[in-house]
Amino acid sequence: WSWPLIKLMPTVFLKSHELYDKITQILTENNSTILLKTSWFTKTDILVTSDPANVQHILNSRYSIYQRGSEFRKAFDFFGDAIFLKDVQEWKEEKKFTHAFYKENRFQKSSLKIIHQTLEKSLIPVLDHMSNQNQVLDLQILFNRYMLDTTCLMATGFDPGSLRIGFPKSPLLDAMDDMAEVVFRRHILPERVWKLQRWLRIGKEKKTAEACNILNQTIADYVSKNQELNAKKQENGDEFDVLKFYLAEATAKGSTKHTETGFLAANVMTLLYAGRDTSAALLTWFFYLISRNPFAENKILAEIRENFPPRRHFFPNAQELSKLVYLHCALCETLRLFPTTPVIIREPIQEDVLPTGHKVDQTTKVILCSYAMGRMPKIWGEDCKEFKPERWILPGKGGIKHVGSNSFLGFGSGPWACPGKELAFTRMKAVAATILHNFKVEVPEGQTICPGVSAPLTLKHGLKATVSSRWI
Ligand code: HEM
Repeated sequence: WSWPLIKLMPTVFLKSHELYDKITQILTENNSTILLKTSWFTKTDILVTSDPANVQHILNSRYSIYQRGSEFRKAFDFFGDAIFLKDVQEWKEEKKFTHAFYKENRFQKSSLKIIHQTLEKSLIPVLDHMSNQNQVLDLQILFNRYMLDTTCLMATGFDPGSLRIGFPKSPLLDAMDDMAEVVFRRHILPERVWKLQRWLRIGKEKKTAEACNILNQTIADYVSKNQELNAKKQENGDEFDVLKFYLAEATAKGSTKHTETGFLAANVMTLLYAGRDTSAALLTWFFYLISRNPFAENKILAEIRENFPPRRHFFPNAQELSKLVYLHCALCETLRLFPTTPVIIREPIQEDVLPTGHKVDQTTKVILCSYAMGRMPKIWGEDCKEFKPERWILPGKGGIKHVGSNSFLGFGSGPWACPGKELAFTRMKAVAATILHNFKVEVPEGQTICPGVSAPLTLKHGLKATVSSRWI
């Protein structure tokens, strides 16, 4: 395919909401892989694929020659020393330190505690208020605020307090939103264009500098408060958060690098970025899909009723959550249809030939399209566009069917895959089950529903809904 820049840009900007569907259609018609020869201006060819064999090759067998790459690093340059920007060797070494907390029992316990506290203190009061006032709310805004507060608490021990009645102005929240949009634009605009915008301080690039300052200041403030508390060994000694974990590990290992504010801030910012929008957007798509599929919604409600007490109940524990199999499947199905990371981008550092026979080299940008992959009839069958949580249930046994990550890319695949997957499911299930058990959620017809221009696959116009308490 020869696709000059001049044709590519209008497609991206004017029809951004159709972009992923268009790519899916093209990939379906072209045996799952296309190579776009772009113009002299970008000097980059683009290979787009949704072929499981290519995914296995790129993200697993030969992952060390397919790196996130220099363009990715530049797009995320405000993340400084963050682990996900490192090249493979350094990433492998850093990962042992940076990702160790995910497997800690203390992290899982404290995450569940934070989920409960924030449900009780912020999410439920906001929904009660909306229910009493008969007000329409935007579920995407609600979840964005909830996920920001819980992720920040897990990472730093501090609550930015963005989810409160009246949705107060939150500089941290605005900064995160601006940044997500800039990251997306930097991925689709040629580097020269966005760098020129940054130099001229125009467009969205102008906002980045401000957003960056706010983020860095807020996080540096949390880091220093956390360090102070740690130094004083105050009574909250049994509390766990990621900053505390890093500081304790660094002291035990005698590593000064890992106590530096730059390192700590970069990794907190990574958690806020990776842990907030992805989960908030997925929950919003989930509520949209169940509102259009009452059969699935009723099955989810029946399952919740079977496992929760017949009264107001905000504290689903780990055991209760593990019994919500159909809900888990419905979330997987949402992620299949609306993967909040719709593409995964890699740059080969040497020449290579893919299983589909396509040749790539250092001038090729490789795009693994999770969105298209979730809608490929040859992977999911002819009903691939339908929302059917049942497809995730093991026939006969009733458990959750395992689908290999080379066919279902929602959380990535191979060594770079998402380390927050378990936490993501726990939090999304707790929030979805608590809301559905306590409130009737109605999503009015007639809203324009389409993906927005942002790095995670959000809903461009949000999702308006009304809630009414089930237990009056
Ligand atoms: C629905 C929720 C989520 C989805 C769909 C999701 C998806 C993904 C995907 C696809 C990747 C791999 C990107 C690549 O290969 O380039 C990734 C990486 C990552 N995710 Fe998640 N994620 C979610 C939630 C979370 C949460 C809750 C956290 C932590 C609080 C988290 C932390 C990370 C980190 C740190 C990475 C980078 C890992 C590395 O490169 O070392 N994610 N995520």
